[in-house]
Amino acid sequence: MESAALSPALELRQLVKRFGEKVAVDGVSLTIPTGSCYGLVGPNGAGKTTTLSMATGLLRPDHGQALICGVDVWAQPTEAKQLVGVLADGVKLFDRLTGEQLITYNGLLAGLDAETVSRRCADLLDMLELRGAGSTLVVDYSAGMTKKIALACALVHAPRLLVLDEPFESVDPVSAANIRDILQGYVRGGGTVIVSSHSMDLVQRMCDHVAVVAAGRVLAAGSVDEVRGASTLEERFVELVGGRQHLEGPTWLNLS
Ligand SMILES: Nc1ncnc2c1ncn2[C@@H]1O[C@H](COP(=O)(O)OP(=O)(O)OP(=O)(O)O)[C@@H](O)[C@H]1O
Repeated sequence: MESAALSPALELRQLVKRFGEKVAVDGVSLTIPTGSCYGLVGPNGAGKTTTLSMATGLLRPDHGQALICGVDVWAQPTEAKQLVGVLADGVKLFDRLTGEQLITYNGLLAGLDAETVSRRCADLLDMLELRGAGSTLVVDYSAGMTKKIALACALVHAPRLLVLDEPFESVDPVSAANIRDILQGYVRGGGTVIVSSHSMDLVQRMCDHVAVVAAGRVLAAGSVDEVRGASTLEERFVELVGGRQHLEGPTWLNLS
């Protein structure tokens, strides 16, 4: 194991993942410095979810290595999982539990004692404005509430690194701003966030670093200012990823 104090919060070394003929991730290497808020952007199908799944122990890479604070995710999965909180995209929660039960389950699973879990559960429900929904089954939550309870579960063991795949999808603007504040507070307190998003505006405002991926490869990575140069992040993204086409659509959709 490398020294945790000197290691980046997350280091991806030449990750590769194939699904049959399809190369979803094609040699991704990234260094996420401790204390950064790191955005991961790319078009649909770029390989963001696959990369983050390999980085967090959800999907075994065909090649390469992922290290969380110097701990190899695939060689020492138990140690690595103590260090990371994950909000995965599309992974089913145990939604026959109430919000409170789900956070408690995750806290106990992470090895916290019952009293600590109970205290943190109350804090998280307050912080994410879910206090009134603590005893409601998660299956009855809205999409945005489900994202928020998943974030609470990712935070309960106070991880060093938070990996968030599309955390703002379906979340209303006020809740999104509140989540952003919570994440910024977490980073100020020494935590590290890596977040995938399709909102360039959000990444530009919230993140200090960004990587642009397409077709399973890193096209650009560094501080947001380095990557965007004199353009906005959105302009730079479009430039890197291949530009927009001006499609008018089929004639049958022209109703005039
Ligand atoms: N389990 C799987 N089986 C087969 N192909 C897969 C699987 N998971 C992902 N892929 C393929 O790998 C590629 C990368 O998918 P991935 O979900 O990582 O992209 P993404 O950047 O997260 O996309 P989006 O922004 O649309 O969520 C896509 O072409 C996808 O179809």
